[in-house]
Amino acid sequence: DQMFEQSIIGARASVMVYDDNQKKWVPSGSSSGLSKVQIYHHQQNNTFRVVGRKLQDHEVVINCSILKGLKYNQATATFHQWRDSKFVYGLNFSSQNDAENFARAMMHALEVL
Ligand SMILES: CC(=O)N[C@@H](Cc1ccccc1Cl)C(=O)N1CCC[C@]12C=C[C@@H]1CC[C@@H](C(=O)N3CC[C@@H]4C=C[C@H]5[C@H](C)C[C@@H](C(=O)O)N5C(=O)[C@H]43)N1C2=O
Repeated sequence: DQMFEQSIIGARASVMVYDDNQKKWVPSGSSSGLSKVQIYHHQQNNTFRVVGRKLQDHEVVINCSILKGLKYNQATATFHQWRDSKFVYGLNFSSQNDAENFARAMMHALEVL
């Protein structure tokens, strides 16, 4: 229910997942390209999730919960990554500023969970 979910950050990044077989990062979704990546806060049950939609056609390329204890790794100034039970996600931000803003919102979520 969108009504109770507030976006706490929006950033531009290319959303990638790590292909463990090929040992390389591949674009999440049907093609590479920039997405708008947001962190939504569901206020009622105090949950957070990362949702990314391609700028071009709004394809949802990431929709994953942020669980307490998630380790958010800022591998470089513009490439951040984390794991869940199924995937390793990578965000290749279009600017350092977007990366910093997103990381700040992610760390906030992890503090209040
Ligand atoms: C314990 C653990 O899970 N550890 C994870 C990382 C982690 C730590 C703690 C919490 C969670 C996670 Cl997830 C790990 O180490 N993992 C997760 C899977 C892959 C990797 C394993 C090995 C390689 C080695 C090198 C590095 C890598 O992938 N890096 C480096 C930055 C660099 C930046 C950009 C991207 C670019 C978009 C394309 C490509 C390019 O530059 O060509 N590329 C990269 O090469 C990118 N690795 C990893 O991150």
